[in-house]
Amino acid sequence: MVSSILPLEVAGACVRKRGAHLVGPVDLTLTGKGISILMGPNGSGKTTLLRLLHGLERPATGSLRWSAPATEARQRQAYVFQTPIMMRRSVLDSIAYPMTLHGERRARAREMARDWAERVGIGHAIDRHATVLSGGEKQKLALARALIRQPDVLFLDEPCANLDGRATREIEAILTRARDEGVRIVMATHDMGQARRLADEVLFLLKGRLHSSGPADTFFSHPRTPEAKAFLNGDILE
Ligand SMILES: Nc1ncnc2c1ncn2[C@@H]1O[C@H](COP(=O)(O)OP(=O)(O)OP(=O)(O)O)[C@@H](O)[C@H]1O
Repeated sequence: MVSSILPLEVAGACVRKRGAHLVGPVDLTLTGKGISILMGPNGSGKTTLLRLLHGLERPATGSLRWSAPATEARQRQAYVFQTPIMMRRSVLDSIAYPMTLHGERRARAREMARDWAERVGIGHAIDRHATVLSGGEKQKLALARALIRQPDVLFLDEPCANLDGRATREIEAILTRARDEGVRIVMATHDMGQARRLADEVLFLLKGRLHSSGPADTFFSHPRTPEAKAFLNGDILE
């Protein structure tokens, strides 16, 4: 087993669907630590790029290479959707599920799930049915389920869309703690304030292309291109 599935090398990768060119060609190296935030106007390809990186989309051309065999790379990454899908079981069993799925004993998996429920702030709800949780609680459950197997890389697509300020703050705290514990995070967000709070690196997408990538401080304080400046100004980019 390798010590990390990173770096990921993406070379000339394009996504096409029914003849339409959605994203690419993208060249990107994902390495090191921290939180990369994917930013860009609506339809610029953030979701498609995340799905490509996680293997939910196949590149029509180009390649993605993890520093581990494919099966290991797949098992050591996780993905959190904007609207998490809840299973018809208790909160505790939902969090434990990825562990039992990969062969952990049920009692041990449930013990770990109890810890994770506490860590993400839904310890009070472990016996409830997952489907009756509030939006913020569901997203916390999704995070616990994603983090319980200690992934090297966590992808998230707008995890705080539709959540109130308090739930957003709590989820950001879970993410910064995961980052500090060594999980490499790549996340799409529309929320400029959230990007400023969380980003170590910004990946700025425009029309399906990676327009720029680099340290967040530089992107926000000295955007290098007219397009990045216009985006930060709130201008409409087409
Ligand atoms: N299944 C699909 N079939 C055809 N076109 C698609 C499909 N999914 C997305 N697209 C198109 O691909 C482009 C990129 O979409 P994507 O959802 O990745 O962008 P986004 O930056 O995440 O958008 P938003 O910010 O609105 O969520 C858009 O033009 C979109 O209309």
